[in-house]
Amino acid sequence: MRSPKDFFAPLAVGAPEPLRQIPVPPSRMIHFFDPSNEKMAAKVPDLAKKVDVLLGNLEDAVRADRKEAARNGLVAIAKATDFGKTQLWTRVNSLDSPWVLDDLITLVTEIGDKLDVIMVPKVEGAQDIHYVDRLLAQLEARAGLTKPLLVHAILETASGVVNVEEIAGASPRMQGISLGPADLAASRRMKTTRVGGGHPGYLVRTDPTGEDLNAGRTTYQQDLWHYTVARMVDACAANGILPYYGPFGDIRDVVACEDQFRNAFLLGCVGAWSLHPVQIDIAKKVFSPAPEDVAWARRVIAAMGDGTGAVMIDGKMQDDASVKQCRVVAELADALAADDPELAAAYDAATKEASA
Ligand SMILES: CC(=O)SCCNC(=O)CCNC(=O)[C@H](O)C(C)(C)COP(=O)(O)OP(=O)(O)OC[C@H]1O[C@@H](n2cnc3c(N)ncnc32)[C@H](O)[C@@H]1OP(=O)(O)O
Ligand SMILES: CC(=O)C(=O)O
Ligand SMILES: [Mg+2]
Repeated sequence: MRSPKDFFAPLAVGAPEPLRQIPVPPSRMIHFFDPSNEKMAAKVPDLAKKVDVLLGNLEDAVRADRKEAARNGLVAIAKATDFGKTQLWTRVNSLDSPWVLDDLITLVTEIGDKLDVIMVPKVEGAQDIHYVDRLLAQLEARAGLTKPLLVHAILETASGVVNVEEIAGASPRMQGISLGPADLAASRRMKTTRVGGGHPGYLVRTDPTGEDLNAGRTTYQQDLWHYTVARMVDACAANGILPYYGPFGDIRDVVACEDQFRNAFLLGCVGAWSLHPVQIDIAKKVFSPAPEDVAWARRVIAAMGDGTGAVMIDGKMQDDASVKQCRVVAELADALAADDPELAAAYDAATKEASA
């Protein structure tokens, strides 16, 4: 481990200074595309206008014989596209694969100035982040980059979950962590066969009401991911980085996708992955605070003055702790509204209505 005094020192001569604060532009949806898929690649310029993050995926879901095409495709797309304020991320192949070294060397050298974040899959512990950290510093120095690349880890191994706190704090490059429910389920030897979401067999049942053990007993499906998401959120918040829910694989089930995303939003996540265009608007809706919540938050903040003491609003006690929660919601809303006139108008209309 580096000493705290060295933590923000560049790891290679000539590499850019690490950032002291992780930037927090909107990242409600990380939209995945396969850069070797011509149909998806053709949609990138239009998608760039409607998503917060575009991610060129090189890892799972890209066939082994398309890995090079995906890497080269991403280079070509990055060079040819004006992404505006939309961030460009990539997911490189896993550290035990034969492709990751060429992924990192090629991408940092060719398009390091266009990439914001490098997502690293199957992270098991701080050692994986340290490896990538040093390599990126060497490549940044060689490419003459002036802005450091940030690193995002996928939480998708049992070891990764055990070590999530040290992963979150392993480097000043750490931007965030996403839940990877599919690989995590396999790593834990869970008996599911899905990509994220719930399972009807994972439930609790009300007590029996008589002799018949089957009669009148309601069951409630439980959330398979609650423990891991909550742990990830704490690890991220404690280290000043951002937590995300990952993929929801049942593309057709837009209803349950919205539920899964909302659970993550309420627990503290800032965004989720969109695997298909139909999931983009779901993530945008869920990870933008609802206008009525923003109106309420603004009302509490106004009523609380300097933020100390206690007041009653509509029968509910407000004090220093509730105004802090309201600030989280109101500040997120302001940040999103700054670049979205439609959202700004919806927030202002709800605020006006609530104070009328
Ligand atoms: C566990 C994990 O690692 S999750 C992360 C890895 N997985 C991924 O990245 C998957 C990304 N998504 C996909 O590969 C695809 O969306 C699939 C395979 C799920 C479905 O693809 P399709 O069967 O083509 O879906 P569908 O027919 O509904 O697509 C409609 C259109 O949207 C396009 N499209 C589908 N997904 C995407 C996408 N992610 N980005 C851009 N365009 C897309 C299709 O090419 C198609 O285009 P067309 O109208 O010009 O023909
Ligand atoms: C997100 C991912 O890679 C997984 O669920 O395995
Ligand atoms: Mg995975």
